[in-house]
Amino acid sequence: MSRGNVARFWEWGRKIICVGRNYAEHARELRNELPTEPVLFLKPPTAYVKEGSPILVPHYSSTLHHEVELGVVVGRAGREIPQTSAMEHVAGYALCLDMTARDVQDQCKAKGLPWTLAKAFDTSCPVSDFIPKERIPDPAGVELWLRVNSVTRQRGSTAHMIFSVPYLISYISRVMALEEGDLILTGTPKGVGAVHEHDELQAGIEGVISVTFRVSRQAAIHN
Ligand SMILES: O=C([O-])CC(=O)C(=O)O
Ligand SMILES: [Mg+2]
Repeated sequence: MSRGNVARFWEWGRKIICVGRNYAEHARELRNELPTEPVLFLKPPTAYVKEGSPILVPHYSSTLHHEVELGVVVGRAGREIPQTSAMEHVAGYALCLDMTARDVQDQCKAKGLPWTLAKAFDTSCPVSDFIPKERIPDPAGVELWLRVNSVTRQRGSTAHMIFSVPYLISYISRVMALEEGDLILTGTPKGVGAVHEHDELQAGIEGVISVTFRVSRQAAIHN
């Protein structure tokens, strides 16, 4: 069955693979050690949210953090992909937010538990429209930014990633098969912080794309 054009990757129901601690200054601001190999976690495709729909603070969190990230959209499936041909598997990019229930993540870390509740809830992965590969000739040469209520919170160059996009594609594809329509979130630069109900969040890749999202609170669940 055809899933249509990969430019609507968020409708495909594929994996969202996230890389953590890929910028030294962000690892430091959360008092984490610098990784010697990529830190990976997953979000389900139900985490996707597009402009026009709100980002929801999960009912079990009081500290929802923004993390602006470059997303890489996989255009060709592969396993054990060498770094030298990794870019042939990229269809394009997207500006992504890795929304994180930081209070819940801190509890998970303290208990040695997985980050699923902190990272994988509905609306935890706001994404821009698809950006064709040609519009970003070098994924290590773009500037990411994020503003909350018009105040700049994050600004950082992808030149400061610890592990490059080709390295990440190669590394991940040795753990799990990459499929067309998968999305890789490549980690956030420094400046993460809290957002609250009614906040307006704007984020972009300088000169390429920008998105605007509003924050709402998920209704309490009583049953
Ligand atoms: O929650 C974290 O700090 C890890 C992460 O996603 C990132 O560095 O982008
Ligand atoms: Mg992140």
